[in-house]
Amino acid sequence: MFLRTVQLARGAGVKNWLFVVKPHGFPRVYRSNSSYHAFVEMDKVTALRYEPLPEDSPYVKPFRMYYTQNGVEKNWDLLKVHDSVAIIIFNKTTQNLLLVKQFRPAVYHGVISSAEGTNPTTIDLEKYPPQLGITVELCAGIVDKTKPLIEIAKEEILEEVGYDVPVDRIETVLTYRSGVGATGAQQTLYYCEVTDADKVNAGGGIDGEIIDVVELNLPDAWKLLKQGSVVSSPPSCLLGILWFLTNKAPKS
Ligand SMILES: O=c1ccn([C@@H]2O[C@H](COP(=O)(O)OP(=O)(O)O[C@H]3O[C@H](CO)[C@@H](O)[C@H](O)[C@H]3O)[C@@H](O)[C@H]2O)c(=O)[nH]1
Repeated sequence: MFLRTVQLARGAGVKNWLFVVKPHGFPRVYRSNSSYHAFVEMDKVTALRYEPLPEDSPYVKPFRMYYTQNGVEKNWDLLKVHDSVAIIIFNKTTQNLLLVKQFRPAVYHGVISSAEGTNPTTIDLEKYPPQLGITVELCAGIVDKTKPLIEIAKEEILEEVGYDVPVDRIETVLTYRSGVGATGAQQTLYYCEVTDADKVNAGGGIDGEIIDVVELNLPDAWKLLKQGSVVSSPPSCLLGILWFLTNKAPKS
């Protein structure tokens, strides 16, 4: 079940590094063209604790909505979060989908709270290793600036995956509301084909983000749909892969 990283350098001075990660039943090859990236360990998570949400959180605003429906007074507890974009990326050179892997605090918390109840006072990192919070998902980003959504999608492709593509190569796929119980946030899904010639940096995120680029071949993409929960992929990722396999994947 746990992710293990083995680094396989392809010789000094060679730009590409290959490293193999083997979560249970889901071996994968990751590529990065930066040695920095190959040595960052996203599961080195320590000093973990919970505190109440500060009122000035730039990411999450909780509140209660009161309303009357069909004559009955009701209320609903809500979280305002940013809308987002997500991009299905297919590398035509390698014929692989490009996904991203990262530590997700909310997923880690979900795993612990399912087992121990909400917000236990101490968190046993031996019993619950941080690898449990690592996901494989689409390249994605929050809409926290006033820019066309497609421009934000372009920026995320560059920052997280390292490919520089013009917006006219990014196709709008679907818009939907995720988190209908608590957030009602909108996500816009895009599709983009890249080639190795579009690669300009290693990706990996900005501002301290630790993100690995994952190349997923098409047989493994089918497998991921069947075993999604094994690697904690969110519904947007599973939907994106399904859309790709249905609408775009090479027929052979
Ligand atoms: O409480 C928080 C929340 C966010 N951040 C920062 O904000 C960044 C946001 O990253 P970005 O890449 O813009 O968005 P994602 O975290 O990838 O999340 C997007 O992609 C997910 C997968 O599709 C969706 O579930 C989310 O709703 C959507 O916002 C994070 O990396 C952090 O640097 C924090 O520091 N603290």
